Amino acid sequence: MQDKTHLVDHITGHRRMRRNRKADWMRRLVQESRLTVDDLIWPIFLVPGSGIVDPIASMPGVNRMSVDKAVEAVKEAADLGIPAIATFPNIEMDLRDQTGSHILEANNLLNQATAAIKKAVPNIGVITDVALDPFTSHGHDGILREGEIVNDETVDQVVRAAILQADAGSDIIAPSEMMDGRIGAIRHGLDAAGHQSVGIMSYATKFSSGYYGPYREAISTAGLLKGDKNSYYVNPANGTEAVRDAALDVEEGADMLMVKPGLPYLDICWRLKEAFSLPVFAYQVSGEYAQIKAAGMNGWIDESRVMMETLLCFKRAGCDGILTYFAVEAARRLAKG
Ligand SMILES: NCc1[nH]cc(CCC(=O)O)c1CC(=O)O
Repeated sequence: MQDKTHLVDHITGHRRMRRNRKADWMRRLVQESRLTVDDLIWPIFLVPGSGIVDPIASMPGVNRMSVDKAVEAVKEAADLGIPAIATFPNIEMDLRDQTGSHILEANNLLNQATAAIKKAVPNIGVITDVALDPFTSHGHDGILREGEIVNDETVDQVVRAAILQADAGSDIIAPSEMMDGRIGAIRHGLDAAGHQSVGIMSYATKFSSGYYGPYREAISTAGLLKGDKNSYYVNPANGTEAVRDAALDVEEGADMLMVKPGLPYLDICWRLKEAFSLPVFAYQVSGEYAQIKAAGMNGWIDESRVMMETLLCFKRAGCDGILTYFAVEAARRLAKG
């Protein structure tokens, strides 16, 4: 029996939060969120050629891979239990033009990779983006006419690209170009082409962010892009607008929603999860990855610990999964237990 009364007893009374934290078994028992390998989607970068594994300077540990190497890497990811990948191509400069017309080439790098991956690793999901930025000479996600990204013409092209990607074997179309009406138009186009079972993961709320820098190096659009994407991406200041944008995508037939970037936008993840009965994903983007890597490489943070913490925090914020360049590393760490 304690005979001495501490000042703090008047405040805590019988309420002691630390009772539930006192031992590892107890902490495991009351843990609310968990990260598993089933939560991970791995984005990869593709280049033409064969035998190529080309490191991306601003994303240490991430490479651009030719299709043959990508197939090997994806096999490993599938063996680790990662459910899905997302592909982004670095298209040769002389194939890029004002309208991104090469996205309509049935056998382009992206579609080649999809077909090869689905053939070699049929049990992993392939998610493909239909934004035009890897294919345009100006690095914008849509068709540029007289200084403006034209909405409806871009949507027409995106729908045709989506059908070709589905033809190549893509399981989920993920449109990231934020044009109005794209989800409904893609759904319509896919269905008319007999692709009823191909899903749509909407980049429902994609913010106009500085965190995309290393990605633009990875697909070589950094040097091409003039101006910003503020006329089609969401202003980072706006949460209510983001929810409204997602609501339209839900109405138009999105199967899943995505928030991008991730960590600075956890409030949006939470709001979407509360507002809609759809799976919500976060994209931990290239700049977030680069920050963690850079600090880790300098010995300023424990990189692996911060990686796992950030991924768990997405789960706590209501996400059903995370697109992350850490997917393979995280899956390995989860497998170790
Ligand atoms: N459609 C554009 C696109 N597709 C993927 C990313 C970013 C991914 C990342 O940073 O990891 C972006 C953003 C942009 O360049 O504006």
